[in-house]
Order: sequence, then C-alpha cells, then structure tokens
Amino acid sequence: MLWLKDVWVVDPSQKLASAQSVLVKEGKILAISSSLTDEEVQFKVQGEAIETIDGQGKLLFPGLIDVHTHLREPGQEDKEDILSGSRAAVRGGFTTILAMANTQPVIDKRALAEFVRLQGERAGYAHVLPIGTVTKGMQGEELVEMADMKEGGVVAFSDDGKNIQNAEVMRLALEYVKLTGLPIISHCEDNYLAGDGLMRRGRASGRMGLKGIPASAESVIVARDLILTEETGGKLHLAHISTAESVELIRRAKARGVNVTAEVNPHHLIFCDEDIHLTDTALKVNPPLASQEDRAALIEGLQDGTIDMIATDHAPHTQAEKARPFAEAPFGIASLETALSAVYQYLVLTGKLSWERVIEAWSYSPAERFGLKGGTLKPGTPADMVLFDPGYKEVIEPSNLVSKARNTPFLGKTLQGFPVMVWVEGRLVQRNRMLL
Ligand SMILES: NC(=O)N[C@@H](CC(=O)O)C(=O)O
Ligand SMILES: [Zn+2]
Ligand SMILES: [Zn+2]
Repeated sequence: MLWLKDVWVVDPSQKLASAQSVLVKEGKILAISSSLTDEEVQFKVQGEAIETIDGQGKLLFPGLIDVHTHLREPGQEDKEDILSGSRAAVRGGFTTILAMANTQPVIDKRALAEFVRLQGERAGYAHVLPIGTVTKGMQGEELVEMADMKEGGVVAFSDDGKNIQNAEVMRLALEYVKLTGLPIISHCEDNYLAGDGLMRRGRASGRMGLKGIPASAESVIVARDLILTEETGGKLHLAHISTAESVELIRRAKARGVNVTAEVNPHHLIFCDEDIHLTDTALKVNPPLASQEDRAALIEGLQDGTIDMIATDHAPHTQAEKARPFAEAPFGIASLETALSAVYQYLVLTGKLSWERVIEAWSYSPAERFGLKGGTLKPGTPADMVLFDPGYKEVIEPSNLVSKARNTPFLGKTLQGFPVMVWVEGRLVQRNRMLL
C-alpha cells in the first residue's frame, strides 16, 4: 500500500490540477481525494503496512505514453535495444512506449511483433508495444497481414522512416485497416521534393549553403493522406508534423470530420532551422527543423487541439555515425531522457503551454487514440505514475544517460525539472533518477 500525500495532481482525464492524496494498492489506484484523513486511510487499508510519501512541492501525473520511439531491436543494437530504450523511457517519465517498425528486419510479421512485445516484458521497465509495418519489407508495395499482426500485439501500422509513395497502396492500407480498428501512422515526405536535402529549405539553408527540403515535401503528402482518409473512412495518425501549412490542412480536415490525429515532436516545438550549425549533427533530423513561424504555428496547433499529441520520435544513432560530416550523418535525435524536461523548461515555464495540456497530449490523448491502458489516474486503473520534481537539476552527460545513444542537442547542458519517482503498475522502477 502506498500513500502519496499532498501532491499536486495533474490528470486531465479527471479534469484535476490540484493538491490531492493518492492511495495505491495491488498495482492499482485505490483512491484519489483532496481530503483524505489519517483515519480514512487506516480504514481503507485495514491494518496493511503503508508506505507514505510526502509529495509537497512535486507533481504527480499519469505515466506518459510515447507513440513514436525507435528502439532499434532487432538488428541495430549498437544504436539502442529494447532493454536500454525502455530503461531510458522510465527515466524520462514514460510508462508506455510504442516501438517503431523500421528495425532490421522490419516488423512485418506476427512473430516479429511478438518478439518485440516479449523483449519489452522481459526488460520489465516501460510497457513496450509494437508497431507493425504497413507494407511487406517496408517496400511500399504489398500490404502486411494486418489482422494477424494485430493478434500478435501491434497497436498501429507504420512504414515510418519512409513515406508510402504509391497513393493507391496508401488508399488500400486505409481501407483494409478498418477491419482492425487500428490507425495507420503516416511519415509524410514526398521523396522527389525532399530529394537529398539536408535541412529545411529557407533563409538558414541558403546562408549555410546546404541543400534544402521544402515545406511542401511534408504538406503535399499530408494533403494526400487526409483526402484518402476521408474517401475511405480509414483511421490516420500523422507522425512528426513540422510545418504551419500541415497544421492548417489538419485543422480544416478535422472541421470536416476526417478521422485523423497528429503528433508533434519536442524538438520541433523548441528549435528551428536557425539553431543548426554545420559542426553539430545533433539537430539533423527528419522532418527537418522548420522556421520560427512554423514553430509558432505548431505551438498554437497543439494548444487548440489541432495537434493531438506530443511524441518524442526518439531516434538513437551511434556516436560514430553522428560524428560524420553533416551531409553524411543520419537523421535523428535521441530524446527519451530529456524530452519532458525540455518541454517543461522551454514551454511550460515560459508560459507557452500549460501543464494540463502537456500531460493530456502525452498521456490521455495517446491512450484514447491507440486504445491503450493508462493515461489516467482514475481509481481502479493501473498505477502507471510519475512524480515530477520541478526543481531537480541534472547535467545531461554520458555518465548519467541510460540510453545507448548520445545524439541529443542537450549534451553537456543542464536541464531542470525531472521525474524523481516512476511506477509501472504500482511497481517503483525509478527513484531519485536511479533505475530500480
Ligand atoms: N526522425 C528521424 O530523423 N529518423 C528516424 C526515422 C523517422 O522518424 O522518420 C530514424 O529511424 O532514425
Ligand atoms: Zn518518420
Ligand atoms: Zn520516427
């Protein structure tokens, strides 16, 4: 039995943002109340031993659910594996992560999905839920056995890392996915418009003399996928939205009732193309960091609900790969361990986003859209919870990162505000930044 006293609870699923006491029993939330007395607690526990935690000055919220992480297992375990990635997740405040399918081999069969799920269970940190590919071999041609893969535990389908260029294949995928009730997650990028660009096309790319990727490379595919979703009645989730034009397209589609949700990554909310330097490949990411105007539109879209979720797109790479010249280094930012702190520091503390909206977009909305447990602290639900200390400071350095990856723009910097206790189904898995 666990009793968290006087803690500031942020739980948008219950419209809570206030001081509460929380009781946890046998892995589940037993009670949550602003006026629990010692006597009432004694009565509820009936003689059981109680561990009391003073929550004053800290926040408690549902464990975050990240719908976009690359864990690289099977096949690229030098970048990350399911154990290291799920440990990084709970250090960062995530109790459920969705594992992208662009591994080696790609997750295009039921047995492979089952492997990912089992490895997650064996690791025993965050819940790891597999995403299956949309097409066999991620070749963009032939659809996978969607129903069979759902039996194997996949919670969505995505060829993320690559766009499905053939519109007829995308249309068929949106048609067939209806039989499963699961969403297709689209990585929107027109290969011809993107070409071999290295950063977003604009003033900054011009100044640096780097080949640019125009905003249209994303938005033409966003428009295509919205049209196909409307036509088929399929279920679409748009990954890593990065431009103002995409936000506007989604806003208009939602007004028409199209079955679409969208996510934004913390790096697109915090950085822009002006922050990129040739000597630092940490900010080389796909889709590329956009303009300041785009960033403002993304924040506005997240505030007004056009963008439903925040997701990390944790994309670990080795130091050797990221040490290559800018043109040759792979795209991607590793972010599970820093994302929440960065969002807190750059967006919540500056008044750009409320805590309530951040927690809703990173726990409740993902749970609702992907049909997952969690995202709430309602009595009777599994106690996936985060205790967050807004004053806790940490230097982001290799010695304290548990992810195998170092490709973060925060390396060597100090961030403030971290999860100091994390529970998965009532089991404490992280305490004072140390994994248990
Ligand atoms: N975001 C990235 O820059 N890279 C991702 C692929 C992806 O999310 O499209 C990766 O797998 O490394
Ligand atoms: Zn992608
Ligand atoms: Zn991705």
